[in-house]
Amino acid sequence: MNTEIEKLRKQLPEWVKSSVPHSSTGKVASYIPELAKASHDALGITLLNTKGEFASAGSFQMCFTMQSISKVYTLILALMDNGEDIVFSKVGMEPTGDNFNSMLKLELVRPGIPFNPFINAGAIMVSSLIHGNSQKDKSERILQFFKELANNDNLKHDEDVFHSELESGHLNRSIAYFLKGNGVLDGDVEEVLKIYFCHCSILVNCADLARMALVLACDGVDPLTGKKLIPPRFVQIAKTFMTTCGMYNASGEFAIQVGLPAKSGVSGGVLALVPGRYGIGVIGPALNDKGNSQAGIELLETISQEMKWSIF
Ligand SMILES: NC(=O)CC[C@H](N)C(=O)O
Repeated sequence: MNTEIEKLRKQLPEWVKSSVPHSSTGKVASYIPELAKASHDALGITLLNTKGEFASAGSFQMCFTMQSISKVYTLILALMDNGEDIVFSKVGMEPTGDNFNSMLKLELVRPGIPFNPFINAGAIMVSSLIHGNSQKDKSERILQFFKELANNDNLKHDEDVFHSELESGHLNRSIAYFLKGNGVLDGDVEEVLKIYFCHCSILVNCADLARMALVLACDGVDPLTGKKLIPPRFVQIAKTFMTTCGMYNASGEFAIQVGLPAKSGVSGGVLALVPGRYGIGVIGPALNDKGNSQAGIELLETISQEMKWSIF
């Protein structure tokens, strides 16, 4: 009898092939100029199970920056550094229904704390909560944490993407100054922005994302090393946000069509997990109008429906 991983290995190339054409209606992000260089039609995926068995297909070896996917793990690090009470006095728990870089709701509600940690305003706030002696120290702590989660000592920042966003990130800069002006964000705004841009620029491939997702799928333990990397309560919080806000204002549709906790980024990466079973990393740089990978979402829909993986 074929095991599930054998079935996945057999079917994946076909599923990738049928999802690739969906890229044609998407657009590679260009508001961070360096990201515009990504290959429009690329699509790759890696799935990793708790025994350490991989199934990969397409452009799975491609490297890309984590962008918003990093927000899942900076939230966890901020929770580990500060505890729940402090973090959730600075950022809310509710989806917005707005674009990821929208400022709209910051002015509509008092005291103007960001609605959740996965919109840019919330993630910038979370960056300000990371402990460390200097911006460099804080960014280094984040990178070190990500290396442990990915079990990959070679993770590094993409300096070109970092500098590209540092120069072009006017909207994020305005969000951060708005939060500071409202007395919500503490600390030096430019330093906080550097921490934020820095973790967005961490380079990964699909296998790195799959390993990082597997730790969440296993409640904070890396099943392949037995290391306890995250307290289970913080994994629970992160997975809940992934389900309610992970795909921004397309999270409801994604929950219906795919039904797995997931987080996307503007580089076209998507991290997803099947609780207790799989970590998944996807890359497909062409984005839909909500900022999620067009072909990547299509591929996850196919896999989840074929494998009957929806958690709902
Ligand atoms: N959706 C995203 O991936 C956004 C992250 C990106 N660095 C930004 O702030 O705009």
